[in-house]
Amino acid sequence: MYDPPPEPPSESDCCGTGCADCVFDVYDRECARWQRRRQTGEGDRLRRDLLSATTHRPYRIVSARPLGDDVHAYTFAATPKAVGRLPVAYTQHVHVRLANGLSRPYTPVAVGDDDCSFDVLVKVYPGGRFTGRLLEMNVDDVVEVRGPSGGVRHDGYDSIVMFGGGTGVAGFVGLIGSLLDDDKCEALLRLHYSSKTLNGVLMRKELAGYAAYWNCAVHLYLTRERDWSQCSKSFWYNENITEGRISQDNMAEIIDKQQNLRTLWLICGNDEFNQYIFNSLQIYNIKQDHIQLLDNSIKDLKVS
Ligand SMILES: Cc1cc2nc3c(=O)[nH]c(=O)nc-3n(C[C@H](O)[C@H](O)[C@H](O)COP(=O)(O)OP(=O)(O)OC[C@H]3O[C@@H](n4cnc5c(N)ncnc54)[C@H](O)[C@@H]3O)c2cc1C
Repeated sequence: MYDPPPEPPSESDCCGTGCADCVFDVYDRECARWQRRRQTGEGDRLRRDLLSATTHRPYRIVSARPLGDDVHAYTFAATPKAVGRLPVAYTQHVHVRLANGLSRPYTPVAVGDDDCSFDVLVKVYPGGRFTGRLLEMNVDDVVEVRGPSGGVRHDGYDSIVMFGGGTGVAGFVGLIGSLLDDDKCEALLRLHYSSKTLNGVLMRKELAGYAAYWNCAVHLYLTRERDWSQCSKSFWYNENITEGRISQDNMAEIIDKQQNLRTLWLICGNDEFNQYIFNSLQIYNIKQDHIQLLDNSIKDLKVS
């Protein structure tokens, strides 16, 4: 049985603001892929994807819990309950749309195969139009989701160095977990994670577990921590902690350690963080081909 052709988006699926990855471009791309699958016979498998790149599907809020520093963890599951798969690779994002039509991209940190659910970490901004409304919603309320989009290719590298700022770490948590689960992956994984405070470090336990692996290291940079007494306990967590932001000296040291390794440099934070890390990598002549922003917006960065 053939997998069905991509569903065409409706006019209202397009927000009309000229997105880099407009839903109509996604539709054209998915149609081309579907044609290719049919021609090569790959389409013979029945794929029950519970997400569509072009059409929004209903998802229920299964749980919502605060994590500190204005960040909340949400679990969404396909509704009505369905059997299928969520074709989301880590580092990809999904578009979540509310009843008022407002839509925003979020990066799943975990995907549950059994109940067809996924988790996202959402930072709530003061005056945030989407996050303010999401915060008012309750368990069992329904949103609409389409995707996945974006994502990075990381095969063929000896080492992956990741720079995450705030909730930007979300895309890296799932990626590191999936690479450590993969017996064939021997790449060195280095996460440099900038957070205001130690309490604001997201998924700290998961990251501590990852840092116990021979090929993974986690380095925290705390930009506004006042209570350093609790940091003394950090040895339980296999973390290195530095006070302040990622400095140029830090960057020089990080880059120096990667010499002779084929390294992929991944960045995910706010615009200022992304530009700062990107500039620093450029100073050391890292080729742009080996630098990727998780939201694929590298073309928007200023090249110095
Ligand atoms: C590919 C991609 C993946 C993303 N994944 C995640 C994720 O996993 N978790 C997550 O929390 N967010 C993620 N975001 C950001 C998210 O899509 C929204 O932009 C964010 O939740 C704010 O939406 P809002 O409507 O509440 O704020 P808006 O109403 O759009 O903005 C209100 C104010 O909030 C501040 N603000 C908004 N967004 C940011 C930002 N990113 N950095 C700094 N200040 C900001 C600004 O001051 C702004 O004026 C992602 C964005 C992209 C492009």
